[in-house]
Amino acid sequence: MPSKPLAPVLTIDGPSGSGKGTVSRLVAERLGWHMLDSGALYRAVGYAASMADIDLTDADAVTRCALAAKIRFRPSEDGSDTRVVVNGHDATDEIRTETCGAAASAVAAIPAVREALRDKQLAFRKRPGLVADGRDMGTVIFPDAPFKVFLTASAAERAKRRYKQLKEKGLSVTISGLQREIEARDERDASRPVAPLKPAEGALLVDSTGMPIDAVVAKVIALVQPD
Ligand SMILES: Nc1ncnc2c1ncn2[C@@H]1O[C@H](COP(=O)(O)OP(=O)(O)OP(=O)(O)O)[C@@H](O)[C@H]1O
Ligand SMILES: Nc1ccn([C@H]2C[C@H](O)[C@@H](COP(=O)(O)O)O2)c(=O)n1
Repeated sequence: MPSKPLAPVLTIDGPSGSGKGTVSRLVAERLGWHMLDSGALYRAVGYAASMADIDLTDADAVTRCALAAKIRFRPSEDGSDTRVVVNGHDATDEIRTETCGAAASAVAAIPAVREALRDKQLAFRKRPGLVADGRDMGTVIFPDAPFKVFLTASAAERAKRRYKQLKEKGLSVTISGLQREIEARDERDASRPVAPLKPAEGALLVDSTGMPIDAVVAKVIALVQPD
């Protein structure tokens, strides 16, 4: 019997703060598709390893931690967002800090950690479709995806966006400090030998510098549903 065709996937890769999460969520809502925030998985491993006082350069210990970590996504009680539960603890807010972003970037450079998270990511591919956000969605995890986007913005613009986001949460940050952290993370993610941050072949390149969120969403929707 012929096997059922796999659900379609839209991959949205790009550097930190380019708007992948925001755009993926809005596009997934519009299409009625599932969503995978793959960065949250790496953040969860970085968080679990840090909680266990594991040296993030100890690849074997971090890999054991990644294999043992129980990471769960669940809707919040009022259904307005998705909670990330790591080893039974709701770590949604803790994993969003720049410190946890840097820890995620460090553990993500370990090939065995990426392997440990691979099947979890593939399991999100379900009908009617999946919007997958990350760094290697179109290059490594879903290379056969029919729709691929690489979303960027200048580092200065991304730092301003992150500044606004963190200030609204009452955190004490500076734009120049955030820009340095963003550039360091970009450099690490793009230069690692395994699954580096780069556009997938055939991806639609979208530079969102100075572009409103709605316009980015419209461009991405037009890729999936051309009229
Ligand atoms: N086109 C845009 N114009 C202005 N602000 C934007 C735009 N896109 C996203 N933002 C804002 O920038 C911030 C970062 O966006 P978001 O978290 O979606 O980025 P990201 O690429 O998923 O980042 P990360 O990879 O670090 O999780 C959010 O506050 C979001 O509202
Ligand atoms: N597919 C992915 C997703 C994320 N990472 C790493 C690299 C990022 O710096 C870090 C945090 O991701 P974010 O939440 O900012 O999207 O996780 C990766 O290597 N591959």
